[in-house]
Amino acid sequence: MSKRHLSQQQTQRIRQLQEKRISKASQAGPDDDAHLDPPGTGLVIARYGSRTEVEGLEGPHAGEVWRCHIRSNMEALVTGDRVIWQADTTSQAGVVTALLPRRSLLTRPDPYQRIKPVAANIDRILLVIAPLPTVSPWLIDRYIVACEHSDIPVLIVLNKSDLMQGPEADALRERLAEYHALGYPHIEVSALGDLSTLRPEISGRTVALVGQSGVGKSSLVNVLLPEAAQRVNIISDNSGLGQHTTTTSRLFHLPEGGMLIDSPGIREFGLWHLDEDSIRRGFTEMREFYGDCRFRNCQHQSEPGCALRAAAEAGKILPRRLESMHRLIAESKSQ
Ligand SMILES: Nc1nc2c(ncn2[C@@H]2O[C@H](COP(=O)(O)OP(=O)(O)OP(=O)(O)O)[C@@H](O)[C@H]2O)c(=O)[nH]1
Ligand SMILES: [Zn+2]
Repeated sequence: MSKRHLSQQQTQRIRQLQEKRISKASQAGPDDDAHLDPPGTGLVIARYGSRTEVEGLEGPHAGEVWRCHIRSNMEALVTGDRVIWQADTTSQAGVVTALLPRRSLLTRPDPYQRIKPVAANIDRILLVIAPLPTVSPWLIDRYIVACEHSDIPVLIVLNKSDLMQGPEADALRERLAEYHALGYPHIEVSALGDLSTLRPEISGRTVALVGQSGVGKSSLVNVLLPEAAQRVNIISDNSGLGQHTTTTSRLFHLPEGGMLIDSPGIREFGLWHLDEDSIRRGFTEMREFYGDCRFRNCQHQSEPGCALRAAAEAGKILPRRLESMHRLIAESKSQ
């Protein structure tokens, strides 16, 4: 046999092998992974640097949590993402191969003003407030603007209802009625008592709790999520990282249904930086007046012909919401 003939045979053999691999890969997913189980959908329940914890949503691994690698060409994953993944039963690690479309995305600017994704597919933000510590209306507005910016509906959860007595409680209820009229509903609960009004608001949804320190977020989580539900059984814990080593956000299943995405960072999300334009758009009841000011660049302060001030004087918008907007814009410029 000539050398040339041999090499032709080899070439043919190699091509056959390649074709076999390609057809196998198109059936079973990515190549060179003979021990990978077939692809299925999964839910990202936590992120640690380049590693991800994925819970299987179907097939033989449904309900199991696997540490996974992410294919290098993929965009950043965050808690709450739905993905396509495969379990590698040999190495006891999985691999994420695709990101499914997101319903919502919570983002925050990093110190260089680059937008960083934080959590995905949150359906509702629970803004926790309480009679104590007292909450200023402009702080509520700030959280609401952040919710509008993320395009995620907000439910105001007034915790510590057992402390709702006296004239201050009446004033707070009046405030909440104003928000109700603006399209921001609220419920009253007590983490020390009964959460029966809260549970149905979470059931069937993915929620995140936000609000200032001391209003009772941890207390609410501890009632909603008994200790057993806070533990995660990771199938493939070969990373040496342990289970609760990080401040990254984590997704929990509530025993009554529904999911909670929680992290110290997300709890403070109303304090993240927002630009002037997002703040204006976040006061949704004012949108219809913005185009009507005499001056295109009206700052809605003391300019003649300001449609917003006219609307406030006519009782069409709340003067204190307009003040709040000015305050948030001034603050965002000084940051
Ligand atoms: N009276 C009353 N006290 C409550 C209630 N819920 C929480 N508290 C108390 O409020 C205090 C603060 O509660 P936390 O759950 O730590 O508040 P948090 O919002 O998690 O605070 P940070 O961890 O600082 O963000 C604790 O002393 C709780 O016992 C409630 O419904 N009624
Ligand atoms: Zn104006």
